[in-house]
This record gives sequence, C-alpha cells and structure tokens, in this order.
Amino acid sequence: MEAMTFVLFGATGDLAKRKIFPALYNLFLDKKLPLPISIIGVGRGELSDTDFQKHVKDSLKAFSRRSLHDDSNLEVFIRAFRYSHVDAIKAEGYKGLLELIKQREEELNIPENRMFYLSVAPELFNVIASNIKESGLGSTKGWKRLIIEKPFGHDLKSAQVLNDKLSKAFDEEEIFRIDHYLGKPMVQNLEALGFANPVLQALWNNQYIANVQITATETVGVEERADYYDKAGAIRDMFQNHMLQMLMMTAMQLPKQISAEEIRNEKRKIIESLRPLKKENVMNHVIRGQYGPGEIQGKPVVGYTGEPEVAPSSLNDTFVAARLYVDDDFWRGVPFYIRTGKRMTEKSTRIVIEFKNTLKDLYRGQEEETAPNLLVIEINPNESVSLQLNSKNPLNNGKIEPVSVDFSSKQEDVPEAYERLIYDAMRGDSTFFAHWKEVELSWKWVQPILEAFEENTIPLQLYPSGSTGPDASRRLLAEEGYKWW
Ligand SMILES: NC(=O)C1=CN([C@@H]2O[C@H](COP(=O)(O)OP(=O)(O)OC[C@H]3O[C@@H](n4cnc5c(N)ncnc54)[C@H](OP(=O)(O)O)[C@@H]3O)[C@@H](O)[C@H]2O)C=CC1
Ligand SMILES: O=C1O[C@H](COP(=O)(O)O)[C@@H](O)[C@H](O)[C@H]1O
Repeated sequence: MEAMTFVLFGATGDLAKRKIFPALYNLFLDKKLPLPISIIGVGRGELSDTDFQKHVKDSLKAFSRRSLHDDSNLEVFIRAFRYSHVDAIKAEGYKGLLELIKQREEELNIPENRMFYLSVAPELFNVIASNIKESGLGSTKGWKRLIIEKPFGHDLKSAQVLNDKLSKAFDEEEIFRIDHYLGKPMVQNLEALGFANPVLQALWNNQYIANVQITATETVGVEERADYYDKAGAIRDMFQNHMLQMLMMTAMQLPKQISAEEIRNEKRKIIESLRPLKKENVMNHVIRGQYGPGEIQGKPVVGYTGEPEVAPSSLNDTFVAARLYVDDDFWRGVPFYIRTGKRMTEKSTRIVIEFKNTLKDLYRGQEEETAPNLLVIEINPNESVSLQLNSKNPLNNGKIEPVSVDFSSKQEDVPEAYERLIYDAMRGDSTFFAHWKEVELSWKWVQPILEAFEENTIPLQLYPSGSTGPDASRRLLAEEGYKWW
C-alpha cells in the first residue's frame, strides 16, 4: 500500500476516540498501515502535539479491541500523530494545515497521497470539501480521497445538493461514503455466501424463496443523541442507509466478475427495481412506532418522550417496519420485510431467508406439519450462518421437527467494521462503500415515507420498551401468512 497523509477532521470528537484511533492502531498492529504514515488531527481546540498524542493513547486504552499492555510498538504508532488547530469553516486556517502536511511529507519522505476523513457534523461536509479544494490541500501530485460519515443528507433534495457541492472538489471515485454495516464481516460475507456456493446461488430467486426478513433491533434508547435523533428517526438513522444496504447486498445477482464496480452496479439494479411507494399507500406497507416506558434487562426505563431533551409531544419514529418488493425477474412476488427499532427485547441484526414450503402437503393428515426451511444469517452481536431443516427426532417418537445446522465457528479477534473500511479506503477499494447512485435512489425510495411521517398521515404505534415492537408489525407479515423469525 502506498504511503500517505491521513487528515482527520473532528479528531477530538466521539467517533475518532471510539472507532477511528482504535481502528488505525489495530491496522498498525496487523501491519496493514503503510509506514511511515503521517496522521494529522484537526479541531478547533488548542492542543499541543503532545496533548493530542496523549488523547489518542487514552482513546486506545479505553476502546482498542487489543490491550496496550507492554506494547513497545505503541510509541512508534503515536509518533505518527500531529495536531492542527483549525476552524474548518474558515478558509484562512487551511494555510497552516497545508504547511504542516507538506512539512511532514518532506520529513517522512512520503508522496503527496492525501486521505481526508470528515468525522464532523454533516453541516460541515461541503464547506470543508470546498476549503480543501480552494486552499490547495487537494492539489496533490499523488492521489486524494475523501471519507465521509453518515448522515449523507436529510432527504432526497438535501442529499443531492450536498453531492453536487462535494463533486466540485472530489470525483465520485475519490469519495468513500461510510456505511459501517457494509464493514461488518457477515454483511461482507453475503457476497461469498451467494456467489461462492452454487447450491445457494441456484435457490436465490422467487422460485424457491418465500420471503426475506431483515432485522436490526437494539436494546438501547436514544442515549445522548436526542438532538440529532429527534430530527432523524429510525427511518433516516437506520432504514435509509443500513437496512437498504443490507437489502441490496442480499438481493443482488451474481456479477460478471467480482469487482467493486460490478458489485455496485448489481446493487444499484436492486434499488432501481424496488417498487416505488406512493405517499397515500405508505400506510399499507410501513409501520411507524415509538417506544413507551417499559423494562430493559429487568430495569425500568422511560419512554421516548420522557428522555432528556426530547419534547413530550414528539412524534418521532424509533421503530420502522416495512414490506418491499424488488420487481425484477428474480424476485418478483417475494416480499422483503425490514424492521429496525430501539429499546426492543434484544440486540440483534440478522437476515432470514424463508424458503417456500412446497412439501407441506406431503405430511398433512399425519398430525405433523413441516416447518419452512430457513437460512439464518446472524450479523450482530453473534456472527453465524445456519440452515433450519426438518428431520425425524428419534427421541420424540420419530416426529418431524426443525433442526438447525450451523455452518460457522465463532472467530475471535475479528477486525472491527471501521478497521476493514479504513483499510479498504487506504487501498482505494470502494466495494463496501455506498456509491452516490445507491444513496440517491435510497433517498428517493424513502422520500414518500418521510413525507407521510412528516404529515402525520400514518398512525404512530406505541410499543413498550423491552418488547418486540408494535403488533401492527406482526400483522404486516400475517397478511401474507408469514411471521417474523
Ligand atoms: N459518534 C458516533 O458513534 C457516530 C458518529 N457518526 C458521524 O460522525 C461524525 C462525527 O460524530 P461525533 O464524533 O460523534 O461528533 P462530536 O460532536 O463528538 O465531534 C465533532 C468533532 O468535530 C470537530 N469540529 C466541530 N466544528 C468544527 C470546526 N468548525 N472546525 C474544526 N473541527 C470542528 C470537533 O472538535 P472541536 O470542538 O475541537 O472543534 C470534534 O472533534 C458525524 O457526522 C456523525 O453523524 C456516525 C456514526 C456513529
Ligand atoms: O448508525 C447507527 O448504528 C447504530 C447501531 O449500530 P450497530 O453496529 O451497533 O448495530 C445505532 O445505534 C445508531 O443509532 C445509528 O446511528
């Protein structure tokens, strides 16, 4: 991998501390960081390089997946860090930043390859990108790349405006839009599951699959993020990005070759084939929920509107379930059910493929009913792939019962999503980053839902904290004779 300068805007922030520094450090330990490397943190606070290096070290102590005990390497890693005190919205500060970048490039004898990571509030994305361009930071003899965090826009229009502005400073292939779900090992594994197994490949269509269920539930509530979350809701926070990305990854077809471009093309075809929703139809396909008071792990918790900094009258969605259809030749007629919510019974991200139960009638009249075959892909916190089959149980009078065959072994010490994604961006591999077209089409698809929620034309279903969500979400599946797995 080529040597580079890694400029981190928002270096004193929460994400940098919890995810980005630990990711860089673990890449360093795995010898996946190009050395020497120049890492420059940017923030408005007045920190010396030594203060900043201490801040990085403290973050690693608190959040690295590998401990720092007896780590003689640590000092080598920490010495790569410098700090630049810049108000990123003011153009004048960039002169000093450029000088520091150049000085370090010379000292370390590294080429002008520059990675700019914007771990700052989204309102700053376009002003920083434009300042990078105008100040000459982006005029390099090597390459330049931009990593940006979510949220990418607040709706279709704002996302388009933001993209237009970013594209004045960076080309599409230079922009790496992080969706951390695409860095999860099991989401990345979807590609191999579908493409490297002819058995599954043959069954991956509407002839054999009855429905697909994609779930991401959490036990946590809004935490300290009410300011952002109350304007975003589950629809923008999880559904428009992570959930639709998982849908695309699950439904895409085998590309002609495995490359970033081909895979992203296949994903795009899926989002293009999603049956559009009309605003007046949203209530038939989408459930909007909000958590009320309840219990999480035996402890009482307040409802959403009782959370600090949430207005008592807030109608914000903390739960969304929806039924979608991919109207292409492979998936026509197969419902995709998606649900995501906070303050639910368990933390679980999983994809369940329910196969058609074509042999159900064979056992009718014998007081037995076969369960459908299920392919269960556990993404978080467990990582596993299992297949539910039917088999006679000799310990129960030979009755047919579902058995689960597990194909995975728990891997210890797996790199975290941020490690994988930062490593990919450093190599220039954009396979697991969201292309602008995917983002735009996702916003386009959810836009009628945003409007229906805004206009309050669909009921807000309250569910108790610690439950599996509103009853209406179960009815959504029951209408077609299914249930959530
Ligand atoms: N935290 C998380 O778990 C997640 C965060 N994200 C996204 O990541 C981004 C960062 O989030 P997070 O770290 O939580 O935010 P924080 O508020 O914790 O940090 C913001 C950072 O931006 C810096 N900053 C703010 N204004 C300026 C400015 N004018 N010039 C230079 N630096 C500035 C702050 O430094 P200073 O005050 O010193 O200037 C601080 O380092 C956001 O886009 C967020 O949506 C996405 C997923 C999860
Ligand atoms: O992006 C986000 O994701 C987290 C859930 O991520 P996970 O990796 O723990 O499944 C969610 O809590 C947060 O609200 C959202 O912004």
